[in-house]
Amino acid sequence: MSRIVLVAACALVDTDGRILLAQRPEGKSLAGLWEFPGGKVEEGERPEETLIRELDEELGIKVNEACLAPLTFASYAYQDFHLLMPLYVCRRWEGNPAGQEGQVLKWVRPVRLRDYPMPPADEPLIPFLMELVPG
Ligand SMILES: Nc1nc2c([nH]c(=O)n2[C@H]2C[C@H](O)[C@@H](COP(=O)(O)OP(=O)(O)OP(=O)(O)O)O2)c(=O)[nH]1
Ligand SMILES: [Mg+2]
Repeated sequence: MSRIVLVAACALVDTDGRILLAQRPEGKSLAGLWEFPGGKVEEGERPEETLIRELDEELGIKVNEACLAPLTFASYAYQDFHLLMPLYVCRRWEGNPAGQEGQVLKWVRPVRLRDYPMPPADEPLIPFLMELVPG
């Protein structure tokens, strides 16, 4: 039985109904794959606090906790750990998302999400995003 790793992730949705994907940088696990911004929940953090911190660190945007709405979650057995990843939705933030760690960013319509290779844990999340943002 592998350990459970809790990761908080967020689908940022813009006014055109596009979702922000970030490409995982070289050198990290799952490098080159497209993911939802976020990261590991640290000791003593609530997932919402993690997201507010990670969205600032990774994208340079400020998010209010009241603007984070839960959508669904991923539960996936990787080789060395079991990923449990709540996915939040956020439609309001301050600032312009820009990769602070050199990540390439892309705004993608939900119907196009399958064109971007994602970690295997993320694939079951796509239908929920398509339902959230039709068209
Ligand atoms: N952020 C994010 N992580 C994901 C997604 N899908 C997925 O399998 N993961 C995995 C990859 C990693 O094993 C883990 C989160 O790692 P991370 O590298 O983002 O963690 P972090 O931001 O705290 O970065 P680090 O300090 O550990 O380098 O969750 C996703 O859509 N978004
Ligand atoms: Mg991260």
